[in-house]
Amino acid sequence: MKAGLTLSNVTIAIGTRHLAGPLSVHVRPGETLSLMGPSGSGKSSLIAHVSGVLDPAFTAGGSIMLDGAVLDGVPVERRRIGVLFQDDLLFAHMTVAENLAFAVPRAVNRHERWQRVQAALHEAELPGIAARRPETLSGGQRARVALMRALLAEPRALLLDEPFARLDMALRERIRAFTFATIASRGIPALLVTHDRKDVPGRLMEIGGEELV
Ligand SMILES: Nc1ncnc2c1ncn2[C@@H]1O[C@H](COP(=O)(O)OP(=O)(O)OP(=O)(O)O)[C@@H](O)[C@H]1O
Repeated sequence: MKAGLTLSNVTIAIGTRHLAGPLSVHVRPGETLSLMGPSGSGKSSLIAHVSGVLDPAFTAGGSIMLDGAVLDGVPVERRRIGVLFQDDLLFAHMTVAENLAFAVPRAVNRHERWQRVQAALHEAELPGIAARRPETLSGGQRARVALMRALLAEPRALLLDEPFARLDMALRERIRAFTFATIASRGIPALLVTHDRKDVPGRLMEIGGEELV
């Protein structure tokens, strides 16, 4: 079994218009591989495709494997791939703790669920905000809660679609570092889509398939 996320000749098209790829790359466990490309080049569509929710208006080619198993045709709920967007999509009507608890797999009992939530808040250095609503948090706190919520779902891979774009410069630096370090320590493969070279922590590819670093 080859651990990690493998894209083999992945392409995205809409009608007769070719958008992205052919993209072939292996993302190792703990690695964050970056993808860059101009606006409209199919970055978000590629993320949607890997996560299993590509709009049927698009067509995808090639093949994707995760930890040695083919993902093509596997429904979204069975893929166990986490996605973070520019908008953190925290549930406004729930507290921080409820947002986090919601992500923990159903099979985990109540006591263990809350222990995991506490551990996540501790890891993200977010003491004392468990009972707050997302709207009362700073941008950096929200970003860390969103990352922790994604990880509590025990994803086998993480997809990041410009998750730092809304953070101001000072925060961006810290949240980026925290995000990449957390991904590395969990040992899950991650794909980062961005248009800012400063976001890039390691290997970088162009959405068309060319390796840039
Ligand atoms: N229903 C549709 N019909 C035709 N074209 C579409 C449709 N939906 C999206 N597109 C086009 O598909 C292309 C890919 O969009 P996508 O959002 O994946 O690109 P992107 O690289 O993520 O862009 P951005 O950097 O602006 O977010 C865009 O050029 C868009 O105009």
